[in-house]
Amino acid sequence: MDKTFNLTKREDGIAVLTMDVPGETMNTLRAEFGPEISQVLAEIKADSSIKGLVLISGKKDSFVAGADISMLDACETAADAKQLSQQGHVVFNELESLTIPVVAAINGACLGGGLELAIACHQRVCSDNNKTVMGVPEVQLGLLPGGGGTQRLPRLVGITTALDMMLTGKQLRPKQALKMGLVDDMVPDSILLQTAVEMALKGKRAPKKPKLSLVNRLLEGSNIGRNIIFDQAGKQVQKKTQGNFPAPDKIIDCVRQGMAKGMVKGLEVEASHFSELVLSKESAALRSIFFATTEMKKESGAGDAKPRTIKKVMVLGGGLMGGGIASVTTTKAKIPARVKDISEQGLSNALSYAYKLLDKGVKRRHMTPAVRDNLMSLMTTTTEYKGIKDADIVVEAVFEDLDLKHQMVKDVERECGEHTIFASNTSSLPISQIAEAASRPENVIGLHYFSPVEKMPLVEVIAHKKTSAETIATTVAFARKQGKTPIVVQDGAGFYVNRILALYMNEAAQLLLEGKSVEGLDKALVKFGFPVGPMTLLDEVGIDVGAKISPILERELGDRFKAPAAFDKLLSDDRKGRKNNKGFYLYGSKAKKAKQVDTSVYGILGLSTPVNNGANSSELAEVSQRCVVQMLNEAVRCLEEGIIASPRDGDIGAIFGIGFPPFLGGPFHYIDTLGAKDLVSKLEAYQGVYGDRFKPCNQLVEMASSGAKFFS
Ligand SMILES: C[C@H](O)CC(=O)SCCNC(=O)CCNC(=O)[C@H](O)C(C)(C)COP(=O)(O)OP(=O)(O)OC[C@H]1O[C@@H](n2cnc3c(N)ncnc32)[C@H](O)[C@@H]1OP(=O)(O)O
Repeated sequence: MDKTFNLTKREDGIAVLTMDVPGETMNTLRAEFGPEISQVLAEIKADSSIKGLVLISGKKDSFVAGADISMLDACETAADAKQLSQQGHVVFNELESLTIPVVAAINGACLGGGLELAIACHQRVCSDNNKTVMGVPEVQLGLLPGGGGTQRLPRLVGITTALDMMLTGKQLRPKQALKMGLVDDMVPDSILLQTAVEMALKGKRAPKKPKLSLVNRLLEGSNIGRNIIFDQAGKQVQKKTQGNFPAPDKIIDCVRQGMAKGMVKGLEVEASHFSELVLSKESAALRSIFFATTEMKKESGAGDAKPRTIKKVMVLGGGLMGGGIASVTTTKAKIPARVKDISEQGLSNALSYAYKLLDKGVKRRHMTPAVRDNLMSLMTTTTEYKGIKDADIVVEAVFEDLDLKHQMVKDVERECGEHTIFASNTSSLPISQIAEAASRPENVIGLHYFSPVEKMPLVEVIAHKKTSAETIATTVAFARKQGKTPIVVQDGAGFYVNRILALYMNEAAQLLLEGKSVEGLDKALVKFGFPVGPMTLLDEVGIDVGAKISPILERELGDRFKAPAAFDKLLSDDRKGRKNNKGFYLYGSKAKKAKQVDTSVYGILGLSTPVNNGANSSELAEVSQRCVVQMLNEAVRCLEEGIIASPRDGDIGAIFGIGFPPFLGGPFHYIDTLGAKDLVSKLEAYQGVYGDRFKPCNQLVEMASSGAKFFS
């Protein structure tokens, strides 16, 4: 059997230990490697001719991506998980206690257990390759660094920096890692091994003290100071997570105990907390997202169909969406994009949108001005159909006006090639209706981005009945190059994401009209786990945008989508939300504090200002429940109607498109947790009180009686 760890001895006395998990694209740490690594370490100890050790990866573009997440997923008991963590501790302690110098040579992803392995070495050098990233992303899986990371990281980079890394899971680039002392040197990949060998030849170095600012030196240097840091971190965590994620508090506890009682106690606490988290439902849900997204990266979206290469893109419309789409095309996918708009102003908006984003990177020193200018040169503009004959895909991002879109389909068919794809960024119009104007409907597809384009990870790729498999596969591959997670959905008003969101928002609006407060509604849904509440979201998206989509959904999908009539009054008052500084909240100079409700909104809706702002916890739960069950019911209806292909796609769409609480795993995982039977009884109870908009869909009713689940 091929080995994972291969030891070679050089003439200069340095041994090179290369980790290369056979048959895998990436190195991960598994329990089964334990005996092999222990044997290698014993061999090193027994060989007095070895003067130093360099640990390197045999994979081209990655070091070690952490512990094998499937292995963690397979743990049945907390004892299983604890044993994994403890086994890691033993091996890493053994490595750390070698008397010869041990240097990690890092190229590519060095994450989670991979970074814990690297920091158990005495020194680290990394490549300046743009694939090299270092971090402890365990928190994003509902876990904590269980391979000694909660103990070694604070001792290496300081408590404040280590907490920041562990609580956010952020990935550091080589320059940042060097600056904070996580690595000792950064060099081109071509001389990585040689540099590591030279470091080892210089002999074992005493551990360096963390690089701390004066304030942090004062705080971290005493018990009182450290307690201030831990208490502050705890408060921030509570504010951010609303108590929904158990991992951050446990991370803080590991560091607190480890710093107060020493490394041995710290590791004990770490293994214990780690094992509880591996078994937690939150981590199981978050791990399911990792597995789903990894699986989706390999899918073409259309069976065996192969994508065509996209070499040139045209974007119609230079507004916020068009500018964003052109920007991710040039900066992420590195494909030339030509933006067309009827006005020079529109074009300059698109250019400045892209420039500002790139320039932010320059200011943060993530890129040089030369790289920024190079990427900007990929974006060109035009007010006419010029220089686009060879465009492989045209993405349309103009007003939601069917006639205008029909005109564009015709223009593109006339001006571009036979194979050019026409992708519409419509958020509500059925793609089949847009394709009615096409003589090549097989090239017409929907490509629905979310705003702001550069930040929101999801796109919906919408196939109508005549869209060809090649068009779907090409569009999916294109979206992926832009750094997006695409889900392929079938044609229908609102597609998937806006459809489930609309009912949730309508319910929040109903609750407002029943007397709940704006801040109470937002608080309830944030407490439930959404990143922002529905009222804030409506202000951000635009009350006018919501009002435009609602009648389309009602006409195409039925009465349950009817928006509360009183909302027309908001539009008559020209209340569009943040975009015109007039919404549910106050903006600009009118706002005296960060988030202040514009109480005049109640009068406009014919309501009196609520006395109780919804702080009571049972009221919060009732509010969130009414909104969320609407979303869940509609998500299942979308599955039933074939709008989404699978519960997995429905979960990813809701999490990445709306921010559905990831620790619940998405609507379908959440329904499995609640049980279809309980959900149906809740819906029926609400139906009795509030009417048929709560009627449970057929599939849910069937699942309630059969006891079936979406996931096994
Ligand atoms: C004890 C410890 O503290 C606990 C831990 O370490 S928990 C794990 C912490 N690590 C992580 O969360 C990193 C997870 N991985 C990633 O984020 C990304 O895979 C990456 C940034 C490393 C690379 O991304 P990308 O280049 O797009 O490659 P991607 O398609 O995701 O992965 C390539 C392959 O590696 C696998 N992989 C990557 N990291 C993995 C991990 N930690 N466990 C299991 N498999 C992993 C993927 O499943 C995929 O397998 P496949 O080729 O058989 O489908």
